[in-house]
Amino acid sequence: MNLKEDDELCRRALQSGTVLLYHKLSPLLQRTDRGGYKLPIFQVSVVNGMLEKLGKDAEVINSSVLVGCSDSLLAQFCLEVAELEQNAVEELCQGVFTDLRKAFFLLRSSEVPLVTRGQALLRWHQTHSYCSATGKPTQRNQAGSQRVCHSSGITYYPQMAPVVIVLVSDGERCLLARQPAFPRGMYSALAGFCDMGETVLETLRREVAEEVGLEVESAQYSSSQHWPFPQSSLMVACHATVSPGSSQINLSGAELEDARWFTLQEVQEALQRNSPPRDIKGEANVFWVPPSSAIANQLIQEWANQQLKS
Ligand SMILES: NC(=O)C1=CN([C@@H]2O[C@H](COP(=O)(O)OP(=O)(O)OC[C@H]3O[C@@H](n4cnc5c(N)ncnc54)[C@H](OP(=O)(O)O)[C@@H]3O)[C@@H](O)[C@H]2O)C=CC1
Ligand SMILES: [Mg+2]
Repeated sequence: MNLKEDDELCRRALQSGTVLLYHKLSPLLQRTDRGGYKLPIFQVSVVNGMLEKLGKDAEVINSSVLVGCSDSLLAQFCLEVAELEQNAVEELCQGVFTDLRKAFFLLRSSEVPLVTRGQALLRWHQTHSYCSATGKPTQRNQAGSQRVCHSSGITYYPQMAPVVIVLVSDGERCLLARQPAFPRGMYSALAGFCDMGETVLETLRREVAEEVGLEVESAQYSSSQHWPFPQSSLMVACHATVSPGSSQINLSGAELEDARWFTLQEVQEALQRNSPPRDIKGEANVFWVPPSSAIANQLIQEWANQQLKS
């Protein structure tokens, strides 16, 4: 994309582009007429108008970071407005800055990739404003696709950590687990970061062995997803099988609180619960799975569909 290489072109594209707003990395959401939430995408002129009303320098808009391009080929940017008064921006833009984890559950799946990508880029800029070799400030290009230390000559690019997420099956059931920090009742597929130098398959085998003490017989790639929590990961999603005769779970380490085999029927019921029933404390009191925007959900759907076919 030329906009990444050509600062002047990028500045011009910004003038006719669109912007997502974040306050301390929380994206601005708006209520819809139907009581749901949507991700508002503002024309730059609207953001400029808002800055003017708040008495801010129009230059602020130039700190926007390029996120991508819309279907109609309009450049899309994200802007951190932590320096502006949160309530004033919310009022002028008729929205609410919402923690990204919450936004993830509230927005439509189609809006999630854009909002997570924007946050990941803004977070990367916040944590890479100094060169790790010289300690001197780094300078960004107009698109925000890189930062350079002019003292050491090092160019920094946004990074993602590769993670393998794997749905293990014994042919009849699938294995789901929960970490203590998960919302009550939620179980997900096993996941783990790739160690330096590992292949995806090596990570997959090691994580399954480490977390639940099982030996993987076969594995197959499914799909991938950018995941912003806690920092940017590239989730590589796979299916794996273990031999039905060696499916005894052996939980090890402190990471997982529980891991269980679930039947097709249990999984189908969980997939149908868009929002799980809650007790008087507002906590889910049944088994449920991550929402459709999480790749874990997709793996579970694929497994259920496969079981129904066979
Ligand atoms: N999209 C989805 O559907 C799902 C996404 N996930 C995501 O997958 C990711 C990995 O899953 P998780 O089970 O936590 O991972 P792991 O099983 O690898 O265990 C987490 C531990 O890995 C270490 N760690 C943290 N960051 C990194 C890193 N960048 N590189 C290497 N090691 C690291 C930390 O341990 P220490 O500090 O002791 O070294 C951390 O406690 C998480 O970000 C999670 O949010 C998980 C499930 C579903
Ligand atoms: Mg793990």
